[in-house]
Amino acid sequence: MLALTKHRGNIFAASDYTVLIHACNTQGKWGAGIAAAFKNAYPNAFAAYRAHCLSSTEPVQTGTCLLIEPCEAGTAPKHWIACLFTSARYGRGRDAPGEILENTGRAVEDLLERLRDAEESGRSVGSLRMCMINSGKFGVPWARTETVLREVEVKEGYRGAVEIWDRQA
Ligand SMILES: Nc1ncnc2c1ncn2[C@@H]1O[C@H](COP(=O)(O)OP(=O)(O)OC[C@H]2O[C@H](OP(=O)(O)O)[C@H](O)[C@@H]2O)[C@@H](O)[C@H]1O
Repeated sequence: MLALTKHRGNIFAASDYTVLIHACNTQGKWGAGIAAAFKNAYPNAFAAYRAHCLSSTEPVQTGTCLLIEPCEAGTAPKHWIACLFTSARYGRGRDAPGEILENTGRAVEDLLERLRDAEESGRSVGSLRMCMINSGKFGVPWARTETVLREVEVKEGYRGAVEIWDRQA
């Protein structure tokens, strides 16, 4: 079972190689909520996300994760950005809560596998920081997402702890 710890503050004020995790649609849009803040702070990661969503004729599958290596220029922090595809669409067309929750469990498993592979290939991977995914624009009560997260199986070589960051009230 995945261990969650609670933190309050600015999720983006993190040391290099921290993994910042958020929930995304598969349409290539970081238009609102915390995604818009990611787009502003990590333009190169946004370009990678957008290309991942739009480069194939096949839509990206929900229940998967895109893990983006630190890729910003100059003095920008070297953060990993993890995109959990928990809903295909956004706004009124977003997936139903039950579907978002199922996609969340699978997307987190995918992330943990990708992080294990990254570490095994010698990459630096810091702590895992997640915002309260699905609880804003996607409209799923946080407690339901939390239950799903705690149930994720931590396999051999997987990271077993995730920090949950709530922004300062
Ligand atoms: N600036 C900020 N700094 C820090 N924390 C912030 C923040 N803004 C919001 N939060 C908090 O971050 C959590 C998640 O809330 P969000 O509504 O963001 O995300 P979500 O996971 O429900 O939904 C994902 C879709 O929202 C987007 O919008 P579009 O689809 O583009 O329209 C995406 O693209 C996805 O598709 C909640 O605890 C918010 O309080």
